[in-house]
Amino acid sequence: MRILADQNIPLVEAFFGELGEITRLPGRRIDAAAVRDHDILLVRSITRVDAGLLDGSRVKFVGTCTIGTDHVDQAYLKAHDIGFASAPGCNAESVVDYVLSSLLLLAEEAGEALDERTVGIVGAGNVGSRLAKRLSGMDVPHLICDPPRARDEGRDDFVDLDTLIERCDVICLHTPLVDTGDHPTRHLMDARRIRALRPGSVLLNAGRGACLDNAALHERLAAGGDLRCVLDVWEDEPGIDEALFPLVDIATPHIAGHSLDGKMRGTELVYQAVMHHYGLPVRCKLGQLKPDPWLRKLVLTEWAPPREALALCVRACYDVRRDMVGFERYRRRFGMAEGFDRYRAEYPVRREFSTLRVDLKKNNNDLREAIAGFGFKVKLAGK
Ligand SMILES: NC(=O)C1=CN([C@@H]2O[C@H](COP(=O)(O)OP(=O)(O)OC[C@H]3O[C@@H](n4cnc5c(N)ncnc54)[C@H](O)[C@@H]3O)[C@@H](O)[C@H]2O)C=CC1
Ligand SMILES: O=C(O)C(=O)[C@H](O)COP(=O)(O)O
Repeated sequence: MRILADQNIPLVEAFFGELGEITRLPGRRIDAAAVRDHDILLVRSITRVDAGLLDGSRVKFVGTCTIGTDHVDQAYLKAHDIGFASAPGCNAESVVDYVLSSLLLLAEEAGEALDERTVGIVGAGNVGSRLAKRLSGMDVPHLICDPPRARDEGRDDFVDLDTLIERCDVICLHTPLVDTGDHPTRHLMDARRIRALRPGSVLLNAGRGACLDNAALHERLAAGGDLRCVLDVWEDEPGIDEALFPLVDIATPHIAGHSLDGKMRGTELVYQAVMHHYGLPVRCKLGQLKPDPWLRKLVLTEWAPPREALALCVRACYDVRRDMVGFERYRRRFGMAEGFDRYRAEYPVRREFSTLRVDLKKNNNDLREAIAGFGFKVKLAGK
């Protein structure tokens, strides 16, 4: 078998090597000519998979090592009897780490604690529900808006989006990009809703760029400095709005889910689906391949003040400022679109909070709860 894979998918040789010959290409260079003579195609979110790419090829299976699937024409795959798998939830923890690192930074800049503000989560799937769990662990008040789940599960504890906007100081978007059906999400945050955001509030988008009307956001940010904004995803990536970029407090190039753990999990999930599709045994396991994190343990004494100690753990593991500064450096050097893609292709190793163990020398309950709530492993001295 011949396999064509995006060069930014880790461990492809280790997982798929036994199946045949592997060719690697940058995602934006995967075109119809490159795909034609391959049996299996492995992509990330930047490769549009549709008739234009696959017509006339011998591809029989497409895997995307991502959570999002809006770049794949699944109806086309089904109609042409081409197998398909994505990697649900693979990098959800990574996105939550990104959100918490960002919110912590903005809270510190404002001289506030995280639990002083109510967080609104829009889209409570793999990402949003994990964010809700960690916020609960930290006693941060939060509200959830997820109309499809509210309908399917009969939830009366969820709220609608306008209520969420009215009642929350921090709005986090974690919706997929959906154009059809009862709950489309393209420009879900439209000009009216962006205008309705409370003065001093924070708007964060780590779902898909087009869930938020970027032109309307630009207008609101340009008009006054009362809204703080975190954008990891943008309309028209990688050639994003150059004028919006400097108005955003935390601007990153679609890397919220780019922890090594999340990417490797994505490869493993798609590998399992491929083996299942071809009726082959699943022999390779991520546990055998995963490198140890180079920071495994932090030890805190009983004198550690909770706020500072928590910030230290977050920064030791993943500091969002690294990606803000890194993206800015690449943008200056290569221009917006090339800098956006290059930073992602050369992304530095990042491990999830859950890979760091924090040892506490004394049973300090406030600190233990805060650190465990953020997603770190906690070990108490003597246990
Ligand atoms: N920035 C990044 O690096 C990453 C971005 N993503 C994006 O985040 C999205 C969400 O990821 P998951 O939570 O894993 O997906 P998921 O499919 O598990 O959950 C999505 C949730 O959104 C809800 N939803 C759908 N339409 C909605 C609407 N109109 N209003 C409110 N909620 C709505 C669904 O009911 C579902 O519960 C992905 O589809 C992907 O586009 C995912 C991973 C990394
Ligand atoms: O999993 C998803 O969905 C994502 O958005 C990915 O984290 C994006 O990674 P790339 O496909 O852009 O490398």
